[in-house]
Amino acid sequence: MALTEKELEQKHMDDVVAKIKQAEKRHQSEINKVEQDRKDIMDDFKNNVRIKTGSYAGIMETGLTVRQQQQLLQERENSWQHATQRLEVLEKLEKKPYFARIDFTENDGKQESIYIGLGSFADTPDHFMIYDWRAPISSIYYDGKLGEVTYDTPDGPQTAVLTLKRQFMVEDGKIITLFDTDETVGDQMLLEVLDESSDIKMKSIVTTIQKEQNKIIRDTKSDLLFVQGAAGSGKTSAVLQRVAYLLYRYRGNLSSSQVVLFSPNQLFNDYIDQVLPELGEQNMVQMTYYQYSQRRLPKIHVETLQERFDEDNQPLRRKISALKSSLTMFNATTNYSDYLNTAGMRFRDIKYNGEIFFSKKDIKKIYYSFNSNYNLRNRLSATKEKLIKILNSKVGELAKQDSIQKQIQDLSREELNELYGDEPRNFVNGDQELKFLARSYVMKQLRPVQRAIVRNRFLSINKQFVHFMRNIPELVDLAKFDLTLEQWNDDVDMTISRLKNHKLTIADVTIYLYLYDLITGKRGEVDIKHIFIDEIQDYTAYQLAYLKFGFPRAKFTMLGDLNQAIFTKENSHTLLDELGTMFDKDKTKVIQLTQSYRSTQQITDFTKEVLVNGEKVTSFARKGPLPTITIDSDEEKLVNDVVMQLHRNDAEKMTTAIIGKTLAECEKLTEELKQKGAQVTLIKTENQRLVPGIIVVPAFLAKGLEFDAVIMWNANRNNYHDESERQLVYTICSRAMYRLDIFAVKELTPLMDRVNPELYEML
Ligand SMILES: Nc1ncnc2c1ncn2[C@@H]1O[C@H](COP(=O)(O)OP(=O)(O)OP(=O)(O)O)[C@@H](O)[C@H]1O
Repeated sequence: MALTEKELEQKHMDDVVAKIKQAEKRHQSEINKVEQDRKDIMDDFKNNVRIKTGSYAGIMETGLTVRQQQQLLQERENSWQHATQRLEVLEKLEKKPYFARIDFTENDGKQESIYIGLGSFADTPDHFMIYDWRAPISSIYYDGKLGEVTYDTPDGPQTAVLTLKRQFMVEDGKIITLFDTDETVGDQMLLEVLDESSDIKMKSIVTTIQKEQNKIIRDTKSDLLFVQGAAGSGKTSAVLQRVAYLLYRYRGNLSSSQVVLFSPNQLFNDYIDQVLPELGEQNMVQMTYYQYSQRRLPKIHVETLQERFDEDNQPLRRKISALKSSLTMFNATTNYSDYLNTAGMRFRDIKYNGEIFFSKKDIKKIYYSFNSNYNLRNRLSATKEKLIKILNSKVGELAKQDSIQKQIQDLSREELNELYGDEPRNFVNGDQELKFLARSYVMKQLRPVQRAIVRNRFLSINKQFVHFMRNIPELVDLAKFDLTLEQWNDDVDMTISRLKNHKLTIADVTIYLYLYDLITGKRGEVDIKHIFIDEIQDYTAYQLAYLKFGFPRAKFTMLGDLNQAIFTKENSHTLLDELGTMFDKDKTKVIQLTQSYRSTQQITDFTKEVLVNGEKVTSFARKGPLPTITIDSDEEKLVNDVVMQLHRNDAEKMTTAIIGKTLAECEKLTEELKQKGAQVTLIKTENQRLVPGIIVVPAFLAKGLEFDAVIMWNANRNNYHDESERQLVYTICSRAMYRLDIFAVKELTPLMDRVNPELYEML
């Protein structure tokens, strides 16, 4: 009897798996061999090399042998790493060799059939049994319907005629199902994947990347790739795939340490950190903007997410923030630094033993003695050079003093040895030796002065920052930001008192850092080639301009949802315009993702009605229960209802997050729930880890995360009444994949007034 299509495919898969197993064996024996080699080199070294330090030649000889041995070990280490990485990929392929097959005819009429998997595999050097999903040809699978298709290769675009697209669901080397499809990655496969319940770790989407997402993943031309995507449209997923793609495409020229992802919080970092390893790649550098700025200023406390969230709710603070966050402010900082080239620098005395060694007046004189075509960087280094020169001549003078010579004669042998340092002790005569010792002695005494010069301690960045802030009314038209001079000055006073306590707000800290970089002539991190910024709507134009300055050679990928601007709110819509002025238009690409994959149709339809004039969102045809709204007259009753809902979710084995507005509210609720016997974990700070089970989390920490079921805690008028909170409500509701239950005491938030009552169930 003829074999079915599935049986034929299984036979092929068995064949591939057998070959993979053989390759694994080869790699394993190579690893064993390298490990043995390594051991032999170490043993050989222990047995045969004697450390000779008696003579100069002996030291040299020992040094050379050690170096040789290190080189040998390094070579082994490299091949060990290479073989182990490859083995890891093979082990993954053995379980799931591929997930798709495409048949196509190329221009020359040649018929081809290829299989696509997580990594490539060839049984002989030019016979690929599996193609990596990132190979140029694999693009067809994600992009095209049957018929004529085009794909990019390093040699330019190629065309082909696609005749078959087949998908496999595979478990442990066995094909569970297979479907042939004409869709761009068939809905059926996508539905199956989306129906899986959520996890505390994000998964890769390699088998079901959608056409629009594929554009994001494979873009190599843009300097700025801006992705506006609805909640749950796969921005984060696509971008992680993109990192894997770039690492593959530029293998050898791009390493994971040259890729930096700025993410909204630490919790989110934790959530996504398995995706790249799952794809066989190393994680890129991940940090939050807060960590980035805090790392530069360890002695200053930068305001936390919670503090920022609370503060931004006051109207005047919001206006001040709008100014401080603008490109206008960024340009004002740059202009101010130009002005510093001619006047206005603030300096500090360099002191020694409590006395002024270099006065700020003298330093200033030196600083401005260089001609006008010096920039701040040259001016500073020339000043330092000059100060060191003066210091050296002072050392010379002091060394001649009798008192110093006397002090030297009183030194112990050890102290003298220290003064000789590594210098060979072949002095022409005793006089010269004494001169040498005296110089070393004075130099050692004055080392703090030298250090102060080298470390720019004579700059006064705090005073400079305040000076700049005080001068803002001359540099910027305050009226454009609806601010009076008095309001601005009050804010500067507050900044000063914060600084006295070693504190800065997140808006101030970027200005502070930029100013510091301009003054010290810092060039930025030129090694970094790609910067990814997730949740871009929470960044300010100032911060983005600063990141561009800080990573001058990097290409930027920015992802966000202007509907979810929690911190920057209405300003987020001007962000795109401002970005337009920062990047070359020809090298900017904007991609919009409108399809939401995370949530059921019922949840997406409900949440998008919360928005007014929002960005476009379309729901994905996955069915689930209607969102519910429960309103109780008092909090006690409401907590009881939540507990009941938790039981129901638990019975359906769903992960649940209870999302409240503020941390204080979440703390209170956690206590109440625990008293009623519910087992919940409160997520208080971004540095905590996600845990399985029910969590209670304040909204500003829930960014980017998703859960099977979301309980929105106390969505009442009191908590959410301001228009500016609309986006926050949207973010909370859009975390839900399958169930959304909203609870409120007394009166529901008016922000939900416009939602069509047919889209939810009132309990
Ligand atoms: N092509 C895809 N195939 C399978 N699942 C997908 C695909 N795209 C997105 N998803 C799923 O949809 C969910 C949302 O994706 P993701 O978190 O990347 O969206 P997002 O746009 O970053 O969302 P948000 O802005 O709301 O944080 C995830 O569970 C992800 O696995």
